[in-house]
Amino acid sequence: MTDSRDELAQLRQRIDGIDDQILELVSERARVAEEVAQVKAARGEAVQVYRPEREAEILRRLSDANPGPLSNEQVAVLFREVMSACRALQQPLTVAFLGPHGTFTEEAATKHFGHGATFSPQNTIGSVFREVESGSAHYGLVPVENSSEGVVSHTLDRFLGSELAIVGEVELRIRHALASHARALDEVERVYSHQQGLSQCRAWLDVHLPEVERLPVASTAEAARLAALDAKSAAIASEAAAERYGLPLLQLRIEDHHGNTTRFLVLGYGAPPPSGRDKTSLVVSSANRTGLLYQLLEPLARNGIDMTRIESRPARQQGVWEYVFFIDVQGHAEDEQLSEALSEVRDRASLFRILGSYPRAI
Ligand SMILES: O=C(O)C(=O)C[C@]1(C(=O)O)C=C[C@@H](O)C=C1
Repeated sequence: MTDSRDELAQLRQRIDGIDDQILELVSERARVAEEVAQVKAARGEAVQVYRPEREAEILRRLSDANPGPLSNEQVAVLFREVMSACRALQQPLTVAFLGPHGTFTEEAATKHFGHGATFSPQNTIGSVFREVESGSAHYGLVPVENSSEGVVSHTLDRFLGSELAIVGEVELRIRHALASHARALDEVERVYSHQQGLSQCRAWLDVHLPEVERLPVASTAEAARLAALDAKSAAIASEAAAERYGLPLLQLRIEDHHGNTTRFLVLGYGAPPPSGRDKTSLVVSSANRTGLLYQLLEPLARNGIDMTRIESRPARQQGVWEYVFFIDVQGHAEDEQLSEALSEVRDRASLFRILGSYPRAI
């Protein structure tokens, strides 16, 4: 007994010593980040505090060097917070996100920017864009696609009338919980969630709550707020949202696909330089004629460009049945091969806009 107490005391003493060293080093790192800010300011250019390509480079290097036992994800969480605090010393960033508090978009925003940023919840995707366009927020976070439910069309459509660029992407594993004051599933009479939440848990609901009314609402966080109001309601939401609204968890991990992942975009001004592992998003269109899509994509295929996504949307301001294509490709628009391919696409298109080149999600 005494032995194990001594051993514990010794181990704790070692941890204290290590913590002192970590604190010393983190403080030194923060002082260097302040020097970086002075150098940036002395160059006289508009100061870009947030450098997504540099942050991606740091996280990838550390992930390659990670000796364990912490996972690469855990190492990334720790170092994102360190960078977030260093960034905040230079300039506190405001990030608008699709709210309210407790949404998966908030989780994605915090994952990406860390707790050193200030987060500003918005009611709609449109107002996230507006906050950044008007300068009220430095950056914005919006969902763009889910691995099982597909595209968030509002987000794509909003780019057509905006000058904003994509400066980053975030991928988040979406784990849904059923949260309710009900003590058992058979007490639940209605389930609230965002339409995407209901769809992502459709098979689970069919089996476990087949008779229960499914009510789509504006967000999973709003679902949690509503479900907290009476014990016969439940919400499909994140554990964080359930906790925020004081809702007990009835069942965890009810999403039909366990790899369920949503991709979010970071909106802003500016164009991050290449980070080494980038993605480029563009929107293109052409006069409505035979072979249109082939004509537009052929230069990409010929130059060996890897296309990761294509989405067609009605052009709206053009002819009634004309379409625009949102395309993601691997690489940075400044890479030689991609730059060549894109200029050929540009020559063939009536509408061509690079929405952004940015580091691939980590
Ligand atoms: O390298 C820079 O430009 C910095 O400002 C330093 C730092 C960091 O803490 O490492 C902080 C913010 C940037 O987004 C990138 C990196």
